[in-house]
Amino acid sequence: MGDDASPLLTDLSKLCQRHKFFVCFVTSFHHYLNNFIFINLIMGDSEGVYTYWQLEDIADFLKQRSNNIFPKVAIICGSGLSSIANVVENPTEINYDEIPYFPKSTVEGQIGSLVFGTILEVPVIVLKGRFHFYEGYSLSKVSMPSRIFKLLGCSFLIITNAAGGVNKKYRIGDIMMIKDHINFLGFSGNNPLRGPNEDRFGDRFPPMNKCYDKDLRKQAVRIAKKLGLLRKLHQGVYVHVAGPNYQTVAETKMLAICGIDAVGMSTIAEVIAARHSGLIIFGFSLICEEGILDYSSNKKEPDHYDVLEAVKAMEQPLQEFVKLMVKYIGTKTPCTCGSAH
Ligand SMILES: O=P(O)(O)O[C@H]1O[C@H](CO)[C@@H](O)[C@H]1O
Ligand code: HPA
Repeated sequence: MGDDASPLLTDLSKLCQRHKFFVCFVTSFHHYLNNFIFINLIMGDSEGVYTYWQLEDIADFLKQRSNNIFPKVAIICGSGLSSIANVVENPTEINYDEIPYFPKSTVEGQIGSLVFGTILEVPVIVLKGRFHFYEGYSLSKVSMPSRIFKLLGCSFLIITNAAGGVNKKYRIGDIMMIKDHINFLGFSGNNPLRGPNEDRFGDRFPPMNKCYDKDLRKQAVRIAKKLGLLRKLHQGVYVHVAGPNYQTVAETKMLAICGIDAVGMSTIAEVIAARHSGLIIFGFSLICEEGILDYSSNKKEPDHYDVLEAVKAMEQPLQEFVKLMVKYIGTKTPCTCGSAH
């Protein structure tokens, strides 16, 4: 500092040099405090809303760790469905707890890691475990992976879940392609897009009438035929209930009256954020229980371990099914998709 600096500044400078560690600590703490106040009070983190720069940080971290895989297709594995990732070639696996700002997977059957690699030469990212509203996460957190997929350059999303059957015709082990959904949480004001719109992802009022791509569903029928799965394949409407409890008999009856075919506690928030970002979606539910629609039913009560067992029994055919779907998607460009119902 020059001679003309004020005595006060000179003293301060000396003090700083003498107490470098203390200064570092105060600066870091100040930085932390600023971020904390910024995120919590201004960006509303009391509701768990991610800022755009946090999402960019996550995406940048993943780009550095992706082993030069630039994924075209993202896959979200539902409960027990993580074995889908076994078909990924040259996998690079990253645990969620290594990734900045990533929540933890707390549910049995959700591994809590993601994999970069290829499936039949198509570059993919596969999430072995998702985040649920009932775990206490905001819908911004639940749907965060969809925005990360967009930032990583993905154009397609294959989203999967374990679900309860509502449609009386559905049996355990059936596959329901999601044709449409009913966002029950949205009716009560819970929507992943609630809050200031992030224009860098999409419009304030995104349409949702073409959520699940028609062409991909048509191709799935062809693939199911080839794999001998046609008898098990359905197309239907999925509903997201908050959970974590399974439905009462009256609730299942009401869902049936509403035209719902399968019920789960996930998927829709991720789909809404993905559509907001322009991703093209193929979704399916693996039916893990048959809906209990009358009080005298002697069907077994729903249980998460039975859910995981039902999924396990279908592990191998589902891997083949997803593999061939990815192969088909590999031949497509986003503009040849996005078709109507
Ligand atoms: O939807 P995924 O994550 O597949 O899991 C389903 O299975 C769990 C209940 O058994 C719930 O988490 C429900 O949503
Ligand atoms: O019956 C169910 N209800 C809600 N979520 C589920 N996930 C698997 N089965 C169910």
